[in-house]
Amino acid sequence: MAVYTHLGAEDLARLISHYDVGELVSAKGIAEGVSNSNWLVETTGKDGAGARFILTLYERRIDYADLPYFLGLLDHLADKGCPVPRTIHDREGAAFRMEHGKAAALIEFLPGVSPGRPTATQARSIGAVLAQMHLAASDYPLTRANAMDFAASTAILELCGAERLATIDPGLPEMLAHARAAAALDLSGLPQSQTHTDLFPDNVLMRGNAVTGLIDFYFACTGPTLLDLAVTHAAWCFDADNRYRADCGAALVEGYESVRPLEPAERALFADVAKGACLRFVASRAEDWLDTPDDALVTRKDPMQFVKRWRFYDEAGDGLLA
Ligand SMILES: Nc1ncnc2c1ncn2[C@@H]1O[C@H](COP(=O)(O)OP(=O)(O)O)[C@@H](O)[C@H]1O
Ligand SMILES: N[C@@H](CCOP(=O)(O)O)C(=O)O
Repeated sequence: MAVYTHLGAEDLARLISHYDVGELVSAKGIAEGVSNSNWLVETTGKDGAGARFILTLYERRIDYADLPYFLGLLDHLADKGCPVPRTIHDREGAAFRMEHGKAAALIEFLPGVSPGRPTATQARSIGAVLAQMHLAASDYPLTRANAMDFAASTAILELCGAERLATIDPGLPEMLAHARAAAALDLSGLPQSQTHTDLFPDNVLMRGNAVTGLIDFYFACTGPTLLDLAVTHAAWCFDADNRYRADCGAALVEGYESVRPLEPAERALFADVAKGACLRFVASRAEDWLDTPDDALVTRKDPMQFVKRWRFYDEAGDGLLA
């Protein structure tokens, strides 16, 4: 479930009246997603022909000071032809407003569905769009530090503590040492841009093999583009039993390189960065696992999925992109 805040019909109509999008016709809470409250909003549209939007109320893990970076990045990328939703600005030109004490933004609705079991052809498409996004974002004027970098993952795991991690799975505590090793990597010489860093299939909308939307930019940050490729690889190229899907992995990298070839230093560091990327999700999922009551409505994500994927990258080592 992902509607944490109740907004009544009057609240929604008043909120929408601040935008030049016609009158509110309907608003349905969206079940997918875990972090924010989202509604699919229909209005009469500026011209009366009807229009659809996503209304988001920011609930968790978002510093409102970062909203100009996230929402401005959407507009910058959309201007350059990337498939991302534009932010709808209110009549005063603001990208977000306060509602019930929380920040709210109206975002363009994009068509498409998230692939449940991505094919290699779809992985190729997302690789190409990711590289397109990295090139398009390179002159975005704002920056944001990665609040979930490898040092942060290590700090989260340390705060959980080996004893509590072991209550989730006996294989988890050893990940602490591996997280420290990832945090010691020097990525400063790698190409940088604005990066999504959470490009799981559920954050991508597709029609067939075409990418129609990259969404959920709320972990976006300035940093090595290789980390973004590694996160996407770890999220797209394994089956439900966490077995590596070599066809998807090859297609993803091929799609990426069809737009932006990797540098030798990026190839050399790929497996190490992918291991660090896995540990970032091990850390946030382990923290959520320990913090979420058993009877909570939110479905907890299994940190062990990414321990298994970490093991794959550890074994594959330098050979993966050779
Ligand atoms: N711009 C958009 N166009 C169409 N659907 C969207 C858009 N943004 C979000 N959604 C829908 O809302 C769901 C949750 O959005 P998301 O941003 O991933 O939420 P959360 O941050 O809570 O994970 C998505 O799975 C998708 O179905
Ligand atoms: N993709 C992350 C969780 C982040 O949640 P999101 O719904 O905001 O993408 C994971 O799988 O652990």
